[in-house]
Amino acid sequence: MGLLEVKGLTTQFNTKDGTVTAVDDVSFSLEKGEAIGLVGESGCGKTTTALSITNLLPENGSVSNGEVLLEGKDLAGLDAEEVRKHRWKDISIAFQGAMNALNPVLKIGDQIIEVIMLHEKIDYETARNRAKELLEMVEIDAERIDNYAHEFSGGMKQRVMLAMALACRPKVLIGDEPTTALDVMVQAQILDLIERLREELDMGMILITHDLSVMAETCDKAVVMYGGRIVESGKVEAIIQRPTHPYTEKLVSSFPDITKERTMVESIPGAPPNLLDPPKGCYFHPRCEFATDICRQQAPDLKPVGPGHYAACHHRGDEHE
Ligand SMILES: Nc1ncnc2c1ncn2[C@@H]1O[C@H](COP(=O)(O)OP(=O)(O)OP(=O)(O)O)[C@@H](O)[C@H]1O
Repeated sequence: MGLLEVKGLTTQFNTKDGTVTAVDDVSFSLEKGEAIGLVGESGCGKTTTALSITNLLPENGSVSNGEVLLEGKDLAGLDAEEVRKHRWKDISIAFQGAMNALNPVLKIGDQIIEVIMLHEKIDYETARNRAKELLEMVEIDAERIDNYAHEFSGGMKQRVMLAMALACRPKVLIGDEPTTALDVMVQAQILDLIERLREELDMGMILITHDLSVMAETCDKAVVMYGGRIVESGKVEAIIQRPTHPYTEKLVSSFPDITKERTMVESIPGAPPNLLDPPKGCYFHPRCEFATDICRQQAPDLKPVGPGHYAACHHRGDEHE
């Protein structure tokens, strides 16, 4: 049994123009201590996947199908109160630019203490000591516990948010572009820190990023999404060295030096599908140089293309069947 198993997850949004299926039959499994990277261009459903797992969808969104099992327990079946208990404690999420979510009028320590005391029956002093330990863990001097957010740099605020996300020792940490708003040097430091803490705390991690070099440095497995569907999944090395789906090939080749570049230097021609009116068949076919009739008619299933490596393309992978 995996730590977190996502099975056939399908999430829809109701909009004034119709229904959008933002996550379409997504399945993956995360083991203890493992890091999975969810990658793809903007709008492919990465954030919606994370919000579905954590039951944080906005009002017009709902999970219409599938299961999210944490240690075998279905989170989708829980009521709001139970879900609140799971948040922070079992699955915690650190958002893009989350540092701006710190409350400017509360001392940072009190914000961390609040999260701890909301979930654990411990007194203020014990929680304060824990908050100090957490600050040290993210390499901030514990003496700064009574400082306010404006007294910290962007990178340090992101560390505080990380301390908060880790306050209740979650089993799974979801990072949604946790370093995107930071400059390259600070980004690297925070990624190293996340990596170290993941190992120390033996957490599972889902890292959402549009940046393949961030994923390559931090993750064991990769799940590539396009138009809400998984188009490829496997070990990170296999995805980077032997991308198989034409979309992943383009994504990988748009990062010419995976070890150095941190921005997508060459964008993929064309645009992701409009999910209000997606194309028939494979969603990538309008942008794919290999597309044939079957691609325009029929959505491909994920097929094995190597050990633990799957791709959803009509023209790839038959030799492994
Ligand atoms: N509240 C909402 N109402 C309607 N549609 C939404 C809502 N939130 C997201 N969507 C749609 O769901 C799809 C997936 O969006 P999502 O934010 O999950 O993608 P993403 O890959 O995380 O992109 P980004 O990197 O830009 O955050 C998009 O087509 C988006 O327009």
